[in-house]
Amino acid sequence: CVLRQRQERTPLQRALEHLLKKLEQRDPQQFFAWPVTDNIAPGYSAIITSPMDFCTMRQKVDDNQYNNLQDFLADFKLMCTNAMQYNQSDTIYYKTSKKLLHAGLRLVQPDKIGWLITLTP
Ligand SMILES: CC(=O)c1cc(-c2ccccn2)c2ncccn12
Repeated sequence: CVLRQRQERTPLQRALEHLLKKLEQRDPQQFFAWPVTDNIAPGYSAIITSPMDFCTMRQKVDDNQYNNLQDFLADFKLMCTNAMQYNQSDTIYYKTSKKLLHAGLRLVQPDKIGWLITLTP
């Protein structure tokens, strides 16, 4: 997950970049910052078939791979549900992912996405 230098941004890319920053702030321990590896999480790649993390999401924003907010949110939900699938419910990872998911979905409630509408024509 190597970050590229910033290219020209579409309004949607700027909106997703803004949202990504706010979501990352909800993960201060950076548990979701990079792909989970099998050496920090034994057997992870055998259990989680579609891994996702914030760095990969940022790369996809930079490469304009998200055509809309829904595609971006699908990856965010995937990242959180992966953590709830692999980790036991009494772990810090499970608890953080649950809080992250709810905080993230609150950010995109209709009454809170005025910023999105102003950014995207
Ligand atoms: C997100 C996740 O499932 C995760 C992140 C980590 C993680 C991420 C950064 C540093 C240390 N641990 C982790 N470690 C063990 C088991 C699961 N995880």
